Amino acid sequence: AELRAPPDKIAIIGAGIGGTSAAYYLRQKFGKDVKIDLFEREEVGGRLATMMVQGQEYEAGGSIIHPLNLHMKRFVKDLGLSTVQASGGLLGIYNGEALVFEESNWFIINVIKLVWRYGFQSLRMHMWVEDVLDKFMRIYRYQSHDYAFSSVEKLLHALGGDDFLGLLNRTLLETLQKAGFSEKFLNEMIAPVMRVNYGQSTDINAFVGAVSLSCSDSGLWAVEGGNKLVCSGLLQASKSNLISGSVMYIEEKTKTKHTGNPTKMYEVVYQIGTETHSDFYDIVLVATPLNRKMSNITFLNFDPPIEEFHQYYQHIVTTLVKGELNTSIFSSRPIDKFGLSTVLTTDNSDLFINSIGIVSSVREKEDPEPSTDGTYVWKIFSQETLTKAQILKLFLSYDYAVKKPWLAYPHYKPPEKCPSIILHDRLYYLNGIECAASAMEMSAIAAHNAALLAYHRWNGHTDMIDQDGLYEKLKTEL
Ligand SMILES: Cc1cc2nc3c(=O)[nH]c(=O)nc-3n(C[C@H](O)[C@H](O)[C@H](O)COP(=O)(O)OP(=O)(O)OC[C@H]3O[C@@H](n4cnc5c(N)ncnc54)[C@H](O)[C@@H]3O)c2cc1C
Ligand SMILES: CC(C)=CCC/C(C)=C/CC/C(C)=C/CSC[C@H](N)C(=O)O
Repeated sequence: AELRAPPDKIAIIGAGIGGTSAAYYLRQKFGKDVKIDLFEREEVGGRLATMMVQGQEYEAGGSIIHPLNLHMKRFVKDLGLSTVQASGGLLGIYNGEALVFEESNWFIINVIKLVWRYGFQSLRMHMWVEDVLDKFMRIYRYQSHDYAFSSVEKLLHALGGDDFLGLLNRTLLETLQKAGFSEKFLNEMIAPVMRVNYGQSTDINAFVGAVSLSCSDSGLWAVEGGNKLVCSGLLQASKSNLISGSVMYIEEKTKTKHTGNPTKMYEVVYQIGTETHSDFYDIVLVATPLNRKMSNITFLNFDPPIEEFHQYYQHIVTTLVKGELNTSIFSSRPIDKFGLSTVLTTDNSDLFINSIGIVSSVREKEDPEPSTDGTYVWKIFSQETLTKAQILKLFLSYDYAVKKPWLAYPHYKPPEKCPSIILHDRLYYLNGIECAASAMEMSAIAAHNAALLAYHRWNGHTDMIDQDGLYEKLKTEL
């Protein structure tokens, strides 16, 4: 197909994994001559951030990556980064009174314990998640053939039809209850996984529920040195220009270009310190959640006006504590026989934590060495900031506690209506995909999709957008 001259300038707002991978894919599609400006008001990496504690760095936000997250895998390979194993150690589940489940070192014992307590529900749950993941994996084939989607709903529909899209409209609880899972299994095995991963209950949508449950698979990994290295690597590889400023307004204006032609462009107004600047762009990608609290970007004078987004993001606090765990809260076993390195919790309003687990620093290749003094670095997720009294309840003694509050991921409340990807002619929004599920890979998928969509719409390739029957069409192609 014929190509129009590439755009002169593209702006991306937000240098998290979404914005930096968008820069990478836009460079691939539009070529070397396009100027790409990437705006970031805080740190490159966004929600992939680390916390420094006594000279060691720990993941504070997005930590674990699934072995089938192929974009993340590809970035790490292309950027020459190394990986570390992200899970290990034994897990227990606490209901506020006792441990209702405790993993053992022996695989066979775990199988027997699970079958004894829940029958074959664990296996059936894995099969359900695998079925969702199988369909989800189709996105990589579509994107490798350059196909793009104009809405999150159309993207999901192309992966698995009405049933797949339906996962957005039902709660995980309803879906698994209908599939015959017991109350006991849902409360003791499923709810704790939703609490640790999304700080929410089984009332989240069934798609994000499946994504969350996929974290129980083996082979989870992270980037050695910190997941945010992927963002700085992509920024560099894309040869984009980082502008450390906060975008305040975007407005469509007519501008006379160097060719002498009046052209519709987007003016991006941003602040660096107390100074206000502005620049004009042919295409703009917004790669940050659009709401007042998180990005505070105003769209001026658009006709029709750009809808206001009010998606509520879940408040979560990450606390890192180096100390000796008060294991007697969870178990009557002597401290040296406790053996668990992660405790998840059931939905119980008396509990002030969602989870607690030993963490390795971003440079440790293996699980932490057994401690000689009984102290480890523990990561705690809680709904609210922990008080000193609460920390003292959890630990016999501690050296330090550091906290980071987040507006972490959407508060899921199915049925979900995802925000538009195309906000205006050449103005695109990536983070609407989080309404289906928030994860690093989801932002990378949204970034690839938006780069392809921007490219095809720029060149008038409508046949590459929202194609029906892609699965059948591409089944036989390599
Ligand atoms: C505690 C926690 C744990 C998580 N764990 C995992 C996990 O284990 N695995 C996983 O896959 N995912 C995990 N996630 C989710 C994952 O981190 C996010 O889905 C992903 O990082 C989102 O990336 P993003 O680039 O879309 O958005 P962000 O990372 O939020 O990037 C947006 C960027 O835009 C910038 N910005 C905002 N407004 C403006 C403005 N006006 N001007 C300029 N810049 C602006 C922000 O500063 C930010 O850097 C976790 C998230 C949290 C918070
Ligand atoms: C997108 C697909 C198919 C899979 C992604 C699975 C995945 C890694 C989801 C992560 C979900 C998430 C928001 C986890 C947060 S907590 C993670 C961890 N337990 C921690 O200790 O930080």
